[in-house]
Formats: sequence, C-alpha cells, structure tokens
Amino acid sequence: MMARGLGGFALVFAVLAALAVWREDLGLPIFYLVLASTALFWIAQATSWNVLSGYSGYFSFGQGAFVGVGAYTTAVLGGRHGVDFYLTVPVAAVFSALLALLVGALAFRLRSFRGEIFALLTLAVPFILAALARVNSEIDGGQGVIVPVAEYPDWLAQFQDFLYLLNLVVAVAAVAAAFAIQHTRFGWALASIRDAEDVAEGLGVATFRYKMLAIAVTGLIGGAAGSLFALQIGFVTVESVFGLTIPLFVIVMSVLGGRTHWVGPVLGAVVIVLIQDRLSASGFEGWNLIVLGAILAVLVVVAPDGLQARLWRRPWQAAVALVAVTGVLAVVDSWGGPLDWFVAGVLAAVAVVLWPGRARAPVAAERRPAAAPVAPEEAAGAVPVAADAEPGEVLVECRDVAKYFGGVRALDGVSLRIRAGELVGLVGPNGSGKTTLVNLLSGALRPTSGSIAVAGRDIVGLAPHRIAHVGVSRTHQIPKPFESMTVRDNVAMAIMFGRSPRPLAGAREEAEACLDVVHLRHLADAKPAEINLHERQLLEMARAIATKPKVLLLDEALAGLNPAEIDAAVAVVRRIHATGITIVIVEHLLRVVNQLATRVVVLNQGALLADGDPRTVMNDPDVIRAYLGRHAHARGT
Ligand SMILES: Nc1ncnc2c1ncn2[C@@H]1O[C@H](COP(=O)(O)OP(=O)(O)OP(=O)(O)O)[C@@H](O)[C@H]1O
Repeated sequence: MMARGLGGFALVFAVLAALAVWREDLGLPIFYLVLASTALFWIAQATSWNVLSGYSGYFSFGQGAFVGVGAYTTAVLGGRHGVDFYLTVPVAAVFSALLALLVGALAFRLRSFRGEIFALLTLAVPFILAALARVNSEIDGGQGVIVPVAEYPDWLAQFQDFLYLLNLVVAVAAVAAAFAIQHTRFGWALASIRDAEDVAEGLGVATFRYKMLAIAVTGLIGGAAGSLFALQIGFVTVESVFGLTIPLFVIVMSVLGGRTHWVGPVLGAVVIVLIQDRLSASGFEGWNLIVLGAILAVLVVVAPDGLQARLWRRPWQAAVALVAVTGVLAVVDSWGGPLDWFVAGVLAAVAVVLWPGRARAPVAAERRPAAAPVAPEEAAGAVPVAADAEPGEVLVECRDVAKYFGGVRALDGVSLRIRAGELVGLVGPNGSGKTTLVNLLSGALRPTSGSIAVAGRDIVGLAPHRIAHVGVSRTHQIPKPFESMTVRDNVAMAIMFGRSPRPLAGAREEAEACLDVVHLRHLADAKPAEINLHERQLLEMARAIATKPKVLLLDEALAGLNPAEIDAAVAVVRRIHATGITIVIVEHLLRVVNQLATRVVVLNQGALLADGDPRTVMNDPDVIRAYLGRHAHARGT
C-alpha cells in the first residue's frame, strides 16, 4: 500500500514535471503553468498546516511564521550574503522546523495549551517575528529585502517554468509525506490525539513526541515553501509573509478539502486557487477575502468534515457534474473561455458533493449484543490477553499518598497494596477520592506527596503512556472512544501502542479477539456514534485490555446501565478477571461490588476507612455509618 502510494506520487511528479520541460512543444500557454505554480505553493502550505492542525486537531494561526522564516532566510542569505539559492532552501526549511520545535516545546509541555489557547499562542508567533524583523536591520529593518533571481537550467524556457518545477518538488514531497504519515503509526497517533488526547496517552501513545514530530514536519514544509515564495515574489516584506492572509487561506483550504485525509488540503487548495483566479480575471479581485470568509462560514455549518469524505461517497456524481457542466458550457460557447467552463464544472461538482445526504442510521437493534450473562469459564479459552504477573505478587503499592487541590484534600495519606489476581472493589461516598486515586494510579494526576509503585517500579512523575507500558490501563466514567475510528480500530489503536505493540494489520486481527471478550465483535465496523452507552462502555473495556495491562482500573464502568446491561457487564468483568488481569473497580452499586469483588477498599473523605473481604467490610459499623447509611439506602442497593 505504502510503496504503491509513493510510486503513484513519483508518477504524478514525472507527468507534471514533463509539462514544464516540454511546455513549448506541447503548446501549453505559460499562463497555465503560473496558475499551477500558485496552486502548488498553496497545496504545500495547506498540507503543511494540515499535518499538525488537521491530523492532530491543534488548530494553528501561525502558518505565516513558518512561511516568513523560510522566505526571510532565503532573502537574507541570498540577497545580503550572496549564498546560492539552492543552499538557502534546506537552510530555510531547517530554521523553520527549529522555530516550530520551539513553539511546540513551549505549548505542548503544558496540557492547558490546547484548543483556543494553542491557537492564540500560534497567532502571537508571527506578530513577534514581524516585530523582530522590523527592528533588526540585519534582517529587514522595515525596508524589505530584495531576493536575487536564481540561476535556472537552460533546458527550461522561462523563469516561470523553473518556479513551477520548484513548487512541484516541494508540493509533491509535502503531499507524499502527508500520505505516508497518515498510513503509519504516526498518523494513527495524531488521529487519536485529535479525537481524545488524554485517552490516547493513557493507552500508550507518546503524545508529546508525536505532536513535536508533527509540528516539525509542518515547519519543515512551511519553511521550504516559504523559501520558494521569496523567489516568486522577488521582494520580501513583513506584510507579505507575517500577516493573517496565509493562515486564513490555509485554514479555508484545509477545512474545505477535509482535515483528516492527505487529499483534503490538495482539493481545497485547487478549488480556492481556481476561484481566486477567476475572480481576479473577472475584475472582482477585491472580493477575494469576502468569498473566502463566506466559504468558511458556509462550510462550518454545512460540511465541517470537508469535501474529501463526501467525494469518496459520491465520486461518480461529482465526475458527471464536472464533465456535464464543463461540456455544456463548451458546446454552448456563449460565456467565458475554457478555464471559466472548467471552474464552473468544478463548482458544480463541489455543490453535488456537499449537497446534504441522509445521515447514517444507527446500528440496527437486532445486531446488538445479547444482554445474557456469560459464564467466565466459558470464555477463558478465547481470551487473548493473559496477564504476566505471578499470583499473589504485589502489583500496586501506594505509600502515604496524598493529593490536594488547593485547600481540598482529595486524598490524604492513603497506603494500599494490591496483589496480582485480586478484584478490588473501590467504594466510598461521593467526593471520597476514588476517581482521584484512579487518576493517580494511571498517571493522569501526580500525587502531592507519597509514593506509588506498580510491578516494583516507581511511577510517580512518569507520563501516562509510560505507566501504560508498565502495565496500568483504565476506563473512563464517561466513555471517550476515538470517534473517527471504527470500533475495531479503537481497539487496534490500543494494541498498536500498548505493552506489546503490533503493526496495524496484526493489531486489527488481534482486536477482534478483544472484542470477543466483551461481546462486541459484531459491531467491529460500526463507528462509536452508532453504538449505545452500554456498548461504548464495553468498548472502553476492550480497548483497556488490548494494551495487555497487569492492572485494569474500571472507573464506574457500569454507570447509567439498565439491570440487564449491568448483568452483562458484570459477566464481562468476570471474564476479563478470569484471564489473570488484576482489576480495581470503582462502583457505587454495592450489589455489583458484592458479586464481583474478592476484596473491598472503602475511602471516606480522602482516607482509607476499611479494607478487607467484602462480607466483613460491608458489616463494619464505620462503613455503614459513613457510606451505606447515607448512600446505599438512598439508592436502594
Ligand atoms: N481537578 C480537581 N480540582 C479540584 N478539586 C477536585 C478535582 N478533582 C477532584 N476534586 C475534589 O476532590 C475530592 C475527591 O473527588 P473524586 O472525584 O476523587 O471523588 P469520588 O470519590 O470519585 O467521587 P464520585 O463518586 O462523585 O465520583 C472532591 O471533593 C472533589 O471535588
């Protein structure tokens, strides 16, 4: 798949390059190559933006910074220091990538720098660079920098042919890189970050590293394309690169084309460049930004997923619309020229593709899993996830663990040992610190004091993905599936990045076995949006066991289920436990805890109130007073 795809890019490159080399022989007017050159520049820019912002969902307004660093590197090195143009291009790409890594190192270290905060940070970067360039006379000094014309091979007829070829090299390399990223672990990691970053990290994805890689690729491509941009405009000014035009264009292009697929930015860039060109040719150049803004507004409402996904669903209708409209206009020949007819055809195809269709129906009721309980012994043979700890070995050791949120003592001096093979019910009134303990064990939070060891390894301060690799996995109170992936791929992700990672094909195969454990195999091809809450909670469990944990933390995995679903889920938990995985289950329903737990731990106001076998603990007067009296009686459990 990958080799074939990259071979395809080589072929496309060869054909498009031939247009420049033999342009005069082919009788192709230079105008078309200039237009294609513009489209290629924007394809590279939109693809560059999309690797970070589309694939990982970190929306950036800083594209101008990468273009600007690339353009100024070439302009200053070439114009002021006489460095050969060809040398300045890789230097520009590297400088831009270094800037990107700096931005990433600042932004990605802090979890709070997400969403609009990240967008604002990236918005500030080009402004800062613009100010630096203005005040520094070695760079710009407010004057702008002239870019010397580069030497080009004499087998090319004109400078424009040369520019076209350069843009072609960068654009094809950029799109091939985006293609390769999408089809490797890297792309899967970015997609999981986009869908649910905390979950991805908890399943073993090194989110910081992948985001840094993505922003470096964005910088690299943006800088290389910026370097060519300098040559194209011939005179670089702060306004021409560091303004808001470039980010606005790349955002509209990628949103229009579709942000989750490598084809998206290509489609978007081609459509927008064609529209822009025809507006300019018809004397409506001033309308450019109005049209761009309108497209963005309409898209956000009508088709936030963009053209690509819809085009894949209606390829023939789009092709017919394109050919029919272009053909009819050509035959009638009463308006415009060939390019106008073609652009009208493209717009008709876009309209057909974006036309609202029927929403996907939820998965039919008869395909849902039976709610009947499953005997654990019946399942054990089919389970692919045997744990590797010795029974009785201490797996989790918390010593004097405390977690304070300002003045709130969520946990205060909890010491706890959990041995391999146990199924521990973690109970306590609301606010007693149960979820906080789960968050500490999975690394989502760091304790204020105390130590936590898993399988003999100190996990305090480890990133959650490292803790997943040590052998801790968890589910979330509110299921957080990767919405863009099928049920099977949600589980395959966890296998690809879990304790014994496998490549995608093997992971997908193994995912089916994990889905068997939770009775979801028949829904493997469904998207999370198409399954109900019970199934989403089962999916959480399948994904958690797919990482091959030693300890599985189930945080209210049965919340919101009806009695039949609860029985089915209880059977699934037993089944998982029968494979040898140690389980800690946070649960309010004492009936469930009594049915499942081999040991019960009770928290109250952040402290350990009781710990022992279920019967003794449930009859402890302190527990009855603190927990049962207030909570269980009220809920009739
Ligand atoms: N991020 C946070 N910031 C501030 N306070 C927090 C935070 N997380 C938890 N707390 C507080 O810590 C205490 C323990 O909360 P926690 O969610 O661990 O309890 P719980 O036993 O899981 O409750 P529930 O059964 O309602 O889920 C509560 O007083 C809660 O308000």
